[in-house]
Amino acid sequence: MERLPGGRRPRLVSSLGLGRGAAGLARPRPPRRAENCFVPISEIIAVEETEFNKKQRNIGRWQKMAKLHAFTVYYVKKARNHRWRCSNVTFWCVDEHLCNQWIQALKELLEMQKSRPKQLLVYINPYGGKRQGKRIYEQKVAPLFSLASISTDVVITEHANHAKDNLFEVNIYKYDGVVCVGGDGMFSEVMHGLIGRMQKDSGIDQNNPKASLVQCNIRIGIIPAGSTDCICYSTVGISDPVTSALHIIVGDCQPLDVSSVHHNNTFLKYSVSLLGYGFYGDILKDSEKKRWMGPMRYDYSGFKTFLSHHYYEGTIAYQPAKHTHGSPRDKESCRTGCCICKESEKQLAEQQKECGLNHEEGEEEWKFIKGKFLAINAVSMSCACPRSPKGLSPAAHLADGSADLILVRKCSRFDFLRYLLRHTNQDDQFDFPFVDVYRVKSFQFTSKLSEDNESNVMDIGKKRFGQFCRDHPACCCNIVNSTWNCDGETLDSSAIEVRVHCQLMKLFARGIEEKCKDEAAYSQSSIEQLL
Ligand SMILES: Nc1ncnc2c1ncn2[C@@H]1O[C@H](COP(=O)(O)OP(=O)(O)OP(=O)(O)O)[C@@H](O)[C@H]1O
Ligand SMILES: CCCCCCCCCCCCC/C=C/[C@@H](O)[C@H](CO)NC(=O)CCCCC
Ligand SMILES: [Ca+2]
Repeated sequence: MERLPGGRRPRLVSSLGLGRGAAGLARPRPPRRAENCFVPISEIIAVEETEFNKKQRNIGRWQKMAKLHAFTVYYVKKARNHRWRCSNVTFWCVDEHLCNQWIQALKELLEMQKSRPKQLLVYINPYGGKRQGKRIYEQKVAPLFSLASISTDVVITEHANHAKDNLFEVNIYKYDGVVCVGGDGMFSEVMHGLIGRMQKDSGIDQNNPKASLVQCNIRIGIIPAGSTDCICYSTVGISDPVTSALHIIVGDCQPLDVSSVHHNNTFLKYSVSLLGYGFYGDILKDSEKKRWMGPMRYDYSGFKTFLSHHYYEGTIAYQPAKHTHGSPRDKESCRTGCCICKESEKQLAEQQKECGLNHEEGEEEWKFIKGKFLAINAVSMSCACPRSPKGLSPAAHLADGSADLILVRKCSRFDFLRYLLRHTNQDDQFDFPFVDVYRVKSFQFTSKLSEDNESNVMDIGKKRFGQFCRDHPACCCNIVNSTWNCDGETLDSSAIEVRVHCQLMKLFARGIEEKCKDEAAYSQSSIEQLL
């Protein structure tokens, strides 16, 4: 616990006759049982001198004795399910000097929190999700940033790629972070802008699939206002704008793996959540035509895609992630302070010390799988979201330098439904004979169609006319390719080369906190006292 004026411990404040309550609402209270609540300085949002309005207040005997002085401490209150709220406590006393000393001391302690942002660049997508981005920012987030004395430059985007292009033009180095208000697509734009800008400024060619990319130390904050908000949910544990704003204010930092996607030595995209071919690619392609439906479009297209039951043939080559101890079948999930991610961080630091920036990935063992797949999903994180609270791969790690490659082979509609349903309950979604999962550091995919057509390109036009296999009209095998869903955006190429870059970027988050710790320790509503 930090020491405060006169070497006093913070809890002594209450013996000065300090009262508690929302600013302006303090009431005399009957003596209470001794109550304590520990709030680390790192979770104090702001400290402000409080004006006493005697007319509004009835603070009993204190009022008669002397003029009162007060200050209010705003702090993070942890509620259920990883939700954070801004709470406050007002302290008053008769000694003006002592009161000022407290304010001064607390402000100095806050100044010492060096990881907190002071200046942020904010991009708002007014059309993401339910089109509430601007309102959410103005009503829920901006007042908190202002309370925490964070200054902001706000850009309301006018078209797709506005934020990304802007990040190549502005002086990003004057900001402590970039905030995106929107969904996964908006986050993806900001991430591409920041990572792309870092590579450009460092002379790294993004088209080289083997290049060692420069880490981006400017953190990104996500204020969720999209349709899936999977990146926010998987890194914070909830999709809630106030919670995310508070993680930004306290200066949390969560490193994140980023996968680069290439085709024929051409850079296509980065991905942090899902790279999905087949089922999720087809959902996305169909849902793009239904954007006007808002988040509901995914349910509509999901149902349609499920009924169509298309499978696709192709070959996957992958390099197993041997550097990490974890496995996709682990029962333990990645949580705040995860040891597996810390181990990868250490390895990364050693690698950078040894090889510097010129390090290129070595050729290691490749494994090959050929088959007919309903879905090929590669996830760099769990992909937990409100639709699936444990995600596509519950044991995937945020920052271990690997992705989980999930192969769902051709099976009956009924079995596929059983597989999908397991994303919504506690049963193991990998415990099916038609599902395989591997932890990988890189992989490549080539569809059978492109393999065949490489020998005879002229066939493409002919084959595209038939949607289904002409030999077996009822079999659901597809002679056209699916598309890749890359964090909610379609890729132009079906043949891709993917590589995971360990901890390439950082978020204003801390990963998902263990439930037992925060819920037991912080949500005792009767223990409301600070200091
Ligand atoms: N002003 C704008 N007009 C049109 N499109 C925009 C604008 N600003 C951003 N975009 C684009 O909108 C796309 C979708 O936005 P966003 O991710 O915020 O919402 P969403 O698709 O509903 O949510 P999710 O990605 O979580 O499913 C992004 O890819 C982004 O490039
Ligand atoms: C019969 C009931 C079955 C229920 C099954 C539920 C399974 C849900 C799993 C959801 C996985 C989401 C993965 C995240 C992908 C995001 O990068 C992407 C961009 O926001 N969203 C989608 O592609 C949107 C994907 C939408 C999928 C519905
Ligand atoms: Ca990972």
